[in-house]
Amino acid sequence: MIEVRGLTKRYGDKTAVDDVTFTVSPGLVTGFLGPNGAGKSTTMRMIVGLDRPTAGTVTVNGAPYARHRSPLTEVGALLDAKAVHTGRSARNHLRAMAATHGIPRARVDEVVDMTGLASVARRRVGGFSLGMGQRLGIAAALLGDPRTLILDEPVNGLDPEGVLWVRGLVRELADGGRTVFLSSHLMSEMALTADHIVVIGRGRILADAPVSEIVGAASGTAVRVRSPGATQLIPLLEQEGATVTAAAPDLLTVTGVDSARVGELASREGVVLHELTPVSSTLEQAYMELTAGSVEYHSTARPDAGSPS
Ligand SMILES: Nc1ncnc2c1ncn2[C@@H]1O[C@H](COP(=O)(O)OP(=O)(O)OP(=O)(O)O)[C@@H](O)[C@H]1O
Repeated sequence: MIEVRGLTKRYGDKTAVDDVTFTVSPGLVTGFLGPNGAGKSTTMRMIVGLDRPTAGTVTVNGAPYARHRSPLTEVGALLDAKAVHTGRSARNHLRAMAATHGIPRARVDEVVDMTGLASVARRRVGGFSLGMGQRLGIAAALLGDPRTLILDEPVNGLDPEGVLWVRGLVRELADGGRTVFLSSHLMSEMALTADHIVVIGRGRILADAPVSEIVGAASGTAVRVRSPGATQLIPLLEQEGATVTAAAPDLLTVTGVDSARVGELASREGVVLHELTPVSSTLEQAYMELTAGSVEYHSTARPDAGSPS
């Protein structure tokens, strides 16, 4: 279990993490989702004591990370897959870690097998691809057979088979009662992997809910209404509690009431409808909406992009 309470991190006048509170529970895969620069890595680094909070507290399995006598058996973390002595072989890297933490050598072979590294375990880590480096980082995180796992962007650089493997691995670990906390900037990936999602944007928590709830909210439908009497419809719909946006004088997007109700209201008032279409929003759209305004690095469109031809 990870308990984050009022956690804040400032770098000079930059607030990277802003009064964040959430709990990561055992037996679940919890996804930590947010755009680049949202504060995911900083939060994860504070959880494992690599960064000191400006304010707030965080405990892992009931105690601050640094207080654990044998931290590798409590918490396994993949934070920076490149932070490895590149001259060593993968197996020797893991053996050195095991030796300094009182972990039996046999466990090294187990995690090498679990992570699919057996055929490359004798190779120097310096020559590893990004995906192999990720697998090695995950092997290191698993070494102490910890109750809690923290993985920062674990699927980064993995091929589709590797992505599936991570998905299966974290599911198995959570089903075995472990606490699994993994970050990503991809909602689509998290929707398939996580049970619970915490969304962060510009250092603040934007959502903290079961995936089913987030998916349910995202697949809530809007209704597209095209009508020459659109302006007449707007106040009626708003009286019903709907939210209405007008993309054009005759085109409305309505949320909060279903298409049947829109049709009934239009009929009652004698307003002609040219179109009445339920439109479902995708999960990715919901995420974009949730994090809109908290994206730090916007891509700039080319001046000619999107101009009418
Ligand atoms: N050591 C540091 N000094 C100054 N600013 C920092 C430092 N570390 C992080 N930041 C800033 O804090 C904010 C949060 O960064 P962080 O790396 O935690 O985000 P992230 O969500 O992990 O992003 P990404 O997906 O890009 O890794 C960013 O604006 C970043 O520039």
